[in-house]
Amino acid sequence: MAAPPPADERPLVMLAQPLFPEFAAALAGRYRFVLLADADAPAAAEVRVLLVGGLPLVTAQHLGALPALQLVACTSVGVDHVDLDACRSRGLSVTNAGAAFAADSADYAVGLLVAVLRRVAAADTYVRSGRWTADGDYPLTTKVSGKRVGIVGLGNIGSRVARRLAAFGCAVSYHSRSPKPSAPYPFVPALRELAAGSDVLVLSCALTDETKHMVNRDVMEALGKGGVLVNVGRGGLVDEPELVRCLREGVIGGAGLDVYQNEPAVPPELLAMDNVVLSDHRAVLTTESIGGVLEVVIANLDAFFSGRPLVSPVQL
Ligand SMILES: O=CC(=O)O
Repeated sequence: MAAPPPADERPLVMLAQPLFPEFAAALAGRYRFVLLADADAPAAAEVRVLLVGGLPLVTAQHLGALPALQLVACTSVGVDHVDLDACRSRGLSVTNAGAAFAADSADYAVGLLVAVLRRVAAADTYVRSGRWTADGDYPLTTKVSGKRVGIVGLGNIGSRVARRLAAFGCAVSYHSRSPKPSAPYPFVPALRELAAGSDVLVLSCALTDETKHMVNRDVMEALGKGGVLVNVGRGGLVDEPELVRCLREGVIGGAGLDVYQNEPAVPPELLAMDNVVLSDHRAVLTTESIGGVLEVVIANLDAFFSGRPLVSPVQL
């Protein structure tokens, strides 16, 4: 008689949505997966880990359907797509991508800043459309080196933005929930005050109830008419209709935006503005950073299943 197949001892992990194929292939040898949408009652009753790849909404209702759940492991840095109140009240642990995306996101923030101040994208369009030959040089733009840059959120990403811009000779100061004792930059307790003393405001903080729409008209008026807003955090940090109005009215001078309130929708008025540089929520994404996130996810899952401390827990 043939021996029964060996029991599959790989731990069960529920997926909030399908993973990138590279991710799924790398994890398949270690874990069994079940998709949240396809889970039958026994799987939902058994599962202790929900792996959230990308940024799908994870609601209290999703979490409520998983009675044995202990860990929500996210592949992103920001975890505003997960109902954290529900996690807190259930006593669930939440992990994120840690610092795996930080260098790429910081590089990109600096890229947006340079692109807006020096009109890199607009000059590119100018040359491609033949206007250099027809109309002469693109108008002068403003210098990057030496600008006063206010960073909102001096975490893994913001601190790297600060270091990069300090090397450009920029005067960096920052605003965050509390001063960072080891940071060599001035802390500014009020966002409006930071904006008033900055030529460029870079948003690299988490979206929470406290930070939602923190950049409102008042803050943009303080940033002023030559001022530039760079956002690699979340669209919800900014009052987006007000941002569009401020750009249209010249209340601020430009914006570099990687994130939006209702992605993938981008306010149509922005598309026609040459003082605005737009991208599709890709600051964090490089071939290398995806590999780094995979390592963090594996480290968190391994730690969880072997009872060791999690590698990148989010403070709830
Ligand atoms: O925006 C991307 C992330 O939070 O990882």
